[in-house]
Amino acid sequence: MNGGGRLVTPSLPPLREVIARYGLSASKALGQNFLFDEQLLDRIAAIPGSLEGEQVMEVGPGPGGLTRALLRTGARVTAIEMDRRCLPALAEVEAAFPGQLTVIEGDAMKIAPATLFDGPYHIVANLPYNVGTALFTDWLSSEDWPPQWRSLTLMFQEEVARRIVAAPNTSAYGRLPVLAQWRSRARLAMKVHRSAFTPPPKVMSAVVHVVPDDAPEGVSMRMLERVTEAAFGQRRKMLRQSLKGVPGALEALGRLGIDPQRRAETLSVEEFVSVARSLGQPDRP
Ligand SMILES: C[S@@+](CC[C@H](N)C(=O)[O-])C[C@H]1O[C@@H](n2cnc3c(N)ncnc32)[C@H](O)[C@@H]1O
Repeated sequence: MNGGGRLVTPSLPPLREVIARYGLSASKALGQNFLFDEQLLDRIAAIPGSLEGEQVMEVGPGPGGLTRALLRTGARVTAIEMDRRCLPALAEVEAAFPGQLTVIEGDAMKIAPATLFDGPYHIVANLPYNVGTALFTDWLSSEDWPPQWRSLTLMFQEEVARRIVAAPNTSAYGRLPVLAQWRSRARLAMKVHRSAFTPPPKVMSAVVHVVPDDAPEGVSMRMLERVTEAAFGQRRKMLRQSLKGVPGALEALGRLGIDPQRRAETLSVEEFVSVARSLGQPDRP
């Protein structure tokens, strides 16, 4: 930012021109649906709050639309892109924001973010659909809590976004919302119409914003995963059936006064946490 607080935007060619110049036809296999609307991109980049001077990891910058918006906030961005066709366009962005952007060519599924940053960082991404949930699950499964990341601001298919923030007693509730909510706060920050993308995907999208919360005391992440996997693996069954294979789980329900005739989707996140706490550490990884 300059002294008056106005955003300084170095002149770069419009994104559509960049796409044409570098022949960046969208690859379905790489989940490429690009955003060109700079105002929309600025609104997404504003969701985490002020990023001035903050470190940000972006997955899949593509031609660099969201990257530009993040750089305009004054963030220092490390962007991981798998499609080498995008690298010349990203080099232009790097030159326009000297010292602010590092581009890494590679597969985000194979790069541990902790190896890229010394201190805290934010993750902001318009995720490729095919790997979005796997990356999200990975970031939420950090053994250390609070994790090194300070916030996640992520575009998903709307149906996935709604699952992440889902409440009990809804069909969207399941393992993913428990994972996203047991030690984080997750909210649906913005809906994005399919027509905003080039090419437009078949379904609507939404941005989810997640910030770490205090982790409940004495709860093993692996045990919570085991319980939710068993419970939602047979979500139509009563807990006394679905949790039969988890040693000690039925006794834990008894100790906690949770009716074993209930089904998984009626348990609150706090109740799942209590069951996992009561079971202690799993024997094996
Ligand atoms: C939905 S597009 C978003 C592009 C750009 N950020 C935008 O908002 O217009 C997803 C991007 O992720 C890239 N990508 C796909 N799989 C990836 C992976 N495993 N690691 C890193 N980037 C990946 C694609 O090449 C593409 O550029």
